[in-house]
Amino acid sequence: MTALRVGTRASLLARTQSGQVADLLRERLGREVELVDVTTEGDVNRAPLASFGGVGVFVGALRQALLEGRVDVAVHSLKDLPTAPAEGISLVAVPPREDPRDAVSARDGLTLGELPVGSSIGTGSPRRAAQLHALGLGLDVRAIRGNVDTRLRKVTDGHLDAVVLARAGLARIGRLEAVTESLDPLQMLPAPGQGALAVECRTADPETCAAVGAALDDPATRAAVTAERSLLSTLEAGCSAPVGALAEVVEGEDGEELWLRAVVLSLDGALTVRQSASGPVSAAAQLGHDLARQMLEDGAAELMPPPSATPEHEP
Ligand SMILES: NCc1[nH]cc(CCC(=O)O)c1CC(=O)O
Repeated sequence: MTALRVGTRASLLARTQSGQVADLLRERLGREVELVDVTTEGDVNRAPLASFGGVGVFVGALRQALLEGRVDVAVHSLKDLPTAPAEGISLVAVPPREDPRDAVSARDGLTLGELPVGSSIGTGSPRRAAQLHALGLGLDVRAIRGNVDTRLRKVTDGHLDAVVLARAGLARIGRLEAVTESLDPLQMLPAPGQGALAVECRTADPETCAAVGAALDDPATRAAVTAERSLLSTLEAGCSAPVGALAEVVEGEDGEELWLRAVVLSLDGALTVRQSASGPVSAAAQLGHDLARQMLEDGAAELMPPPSATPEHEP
């Protein structure tokens, strides 16, 4: 049998994620597996993402390589995947999730609450910026982008007092030592899908779809991210609007159930709609959809910018 080709972007985070998936596939399928580089426009072009297609550019090139048969498996950060399904592509596995929380890396080991009023804090994500404003700490929230290393360096070189990043990204590239606080979801709900990976294959290659799915899929993580993404798609927020959501499988009175928490915020964090719901693990999509409908009734629709005004976004 020929080697299974796993496509990866060139960034350290992407390579690490794809490498871990490749290792698992080698071990569990007993097949030869090779990593194939696929460069995306998002890696090369440093202009604001929104000016050339948003986060979708990271995903598009890998999917293109999959459809053209240059690779057999594509690995993405799940939170970067658009909610709309892609023609000819199957989401075959959602592996066990990393810690989904957002993390602060601040000077002198400080936590958010210890940062003096007026401290500068960097993030490229409207969701993080809005939730930081909503905490009312008087922080000076600055827009930044760039890879994880570049963002951490803004603190170590003294340009910023702190940055907020996904803890999962730092864990995967071995930089957890930079974290000075992991944010409680009560203060900062992560992006839908944060901390989870998405493994895609060609729908026209059902053998690979089935084998990779059986080797890597984690049903609890899949249920959680299904609820979060169903909520997001019903909120019609795409990836770019300030929506935070976190679902977890918990032990309820009648066995396992899915617990979903969500927030929609105005960009300045002044107005928030916050809600939670729980339901059967088997009805994850319905849970997300219903909670979103309720949040829209509670006024979430009025908080969201029209699609044309969607802000630049680095999730
Ligand atoms: N778009 C950037 C991105 N996509 C996935 C991660 C981190 C890993 C994850 O959330 O799964 C990051 C970096 C960050 O948000 O700090």
